[in-house]
Amino acid sequence: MATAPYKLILLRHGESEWNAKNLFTGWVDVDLTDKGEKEARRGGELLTAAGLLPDIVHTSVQKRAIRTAQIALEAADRLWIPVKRSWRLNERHYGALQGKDKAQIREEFGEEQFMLWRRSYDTPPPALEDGAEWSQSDDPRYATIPSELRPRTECLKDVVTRMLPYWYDGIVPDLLTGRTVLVAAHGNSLRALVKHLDGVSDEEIAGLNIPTGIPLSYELDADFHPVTPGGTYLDPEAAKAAIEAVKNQGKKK
Ligand SMILES: O=C(O)[C@@H](CO)OP(=O)(O)O
Repeated sequence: MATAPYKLILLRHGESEWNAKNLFTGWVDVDLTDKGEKEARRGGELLTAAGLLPDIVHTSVQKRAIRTAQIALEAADRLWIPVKRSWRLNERHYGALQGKDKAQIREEFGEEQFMLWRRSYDTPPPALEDGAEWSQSDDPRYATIPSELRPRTECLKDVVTRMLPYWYDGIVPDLLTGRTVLVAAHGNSLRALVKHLDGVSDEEIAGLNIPTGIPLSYELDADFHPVTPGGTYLDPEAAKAAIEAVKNQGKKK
């Protein structure tokens, strides 16, 4: 068997309306900005240029990831491939921070608490009550998830726990058939997946950020271990700059 039989591509959605406004987003279903649409198109062009054409796509159930996949696949002339979606690929539920301004929260609670909520592995923000303004408790797309499984807030550790069943039961079976799999999802659900794939420690994952719209390609060996740790961004220079921008969100401009 080849040493790297499996091809996986991770794609964070393009800039969203709330990325642009610097608001904590989580499960709030905001759309892409024009810039986000452009990033998604460029993502598809990068896939084409690299000859990395997905055979199947998995997305979250949030429109910024769904539309990013659609636009990227259109640019790569792959709109026809099968699509699977799962809430388990959703962005981290940001609890009571959803809808709040990142710079304001940083100012009000201080850098340490802000970063603890934003990037620590196991400290979730306060829970968001069902029925509150930015809650998804009445959203029909989650009606089939039992109440006790439905997040009201999540730390990254919680995202790893709810994402992994989908990795093993939804994505790995498609990789096993030899198909090139595209996963279009979110900053924190992809951090959870990268943590798992690369075996990143709980401490180190705090410093790992995923840029919007730039495909991250992984070749995986027979045990689903990355051949190149950290994978390969299809536009490494752009990725570097965009990673810095994500890191600095919440800082005053
Ligand atoms: O607000 C969010 O849902 C996420 C992603 O945009 O933000 P952060 O990078 O601060 O975790």
